[in-house]
Amino acid sequence: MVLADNGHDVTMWTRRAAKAREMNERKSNEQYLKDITLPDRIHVTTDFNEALADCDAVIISVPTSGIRETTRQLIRAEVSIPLVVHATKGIEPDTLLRVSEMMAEEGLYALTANVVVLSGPSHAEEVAKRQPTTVTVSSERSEAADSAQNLFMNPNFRVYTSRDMVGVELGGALKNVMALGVGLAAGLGYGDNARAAIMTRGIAEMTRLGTKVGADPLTFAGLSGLGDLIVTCTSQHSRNWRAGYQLGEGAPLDQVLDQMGMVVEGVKTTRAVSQLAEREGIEVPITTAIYDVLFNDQSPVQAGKQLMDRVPKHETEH
Ligand SMILES: NC(=O)C1=CN([C@@H]2O[C@H](COP(=O)(O)OP(=O)(O)OC[C@H]3O[C@@H](n4cnc5c(N)ncnc54)[C@H](OP(=O)(O)O)[C@@H]3O)[C@@H](O)[C@H]2O)C=CC1
Ligand SMILES: O=C(CO)COP(=O)(O)O
Repeated sequence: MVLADNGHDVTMWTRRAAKAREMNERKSNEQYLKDITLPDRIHVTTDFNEALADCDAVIISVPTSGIRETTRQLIRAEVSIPLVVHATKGIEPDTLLRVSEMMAEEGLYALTANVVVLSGPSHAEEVAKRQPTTVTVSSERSEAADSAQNLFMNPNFRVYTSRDMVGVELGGALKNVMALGVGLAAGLGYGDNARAAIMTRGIAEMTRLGTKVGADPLTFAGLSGLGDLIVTCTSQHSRNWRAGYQLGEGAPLDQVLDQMGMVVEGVKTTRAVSQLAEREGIEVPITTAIYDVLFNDQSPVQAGKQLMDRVPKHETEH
């Protein structure tokens, strides 16, 4: 919608014909974006090659679990693509790769080195209503980030560039884990103090792990770090927050994920972050507590106690 507002003709690709029909004929998408009228400049197709015909840029915003398959389709299409922007927030379990690294492993960089991440506090529900939103774009090629900035920037959507692609990608992924934690605390009936504690100790944890794998610590104080942490941990738009809330109320994980009907990236990312922290020898107590609730049948109350009972620490020690 941002790109259509900026005067671009947008072809969206979906794998579901019924969804394409709904969006083309009714100009709406009731499952994913209620009560929003899509601009006329958006056309939806199920034909991947049609979506790529004569395109100046490809925006990929499938969940992390769909990145490899989508990248492979892009490569198979054998068309020239000047710019690829992804808006996906996750880390792949087991490989522990960031999204652009997954794309690289699939061979995307042979098609173009202009691969950009777009991330920041940007709930789709508010972007679609053209409410003021700020995000960050980053790429290994600064010219590519500049192109993405020019493409997306408009009076409602302000885009900053960053040179730290590692930090921007990690911030978007790691904050989802913390949003699960804040939701869990809220579901237990805990208040503002617990939320502030998880957010603040959470950004410390995100920064500690992120800098160990090459991110600039300052990036975590920016839009793709603290900014996205705030929006995800304080908004009921957030699927991660809502999933955490329901778990805190006692609902089982399978039921929570089934009922959401949309991706809850933080669940798989919690597994990935635990593995990454173990590999790097970094303490991530909040992630560990959330992991125990998600995958080790730990009760949310016990997980909270596990955090509060840790040995005394100095606030800024590593
Ligand atoms: N929603 C938001 O406000 C924001 C989301 N993000 C990030 O964007 C990514 C996508 O999130 P979001 O759109 O909200 O997720 P949703 O679950 O709301 O929608 C996912 C979309 O991706 C499609 N999809 C999933 N897997 C595949 C696949 N393998 N191939 C093709 N299409 C696929 C789904 O299609 P189908 O319906 O056929 O399953 C659906 O259209 C996530 O990483 C999220 O963290 C980033 C910023 C903001
Ligand atoms: O990343 C988001 C907003 O910036 C969306 O967060 P959720 O996936 O938790 O809804």
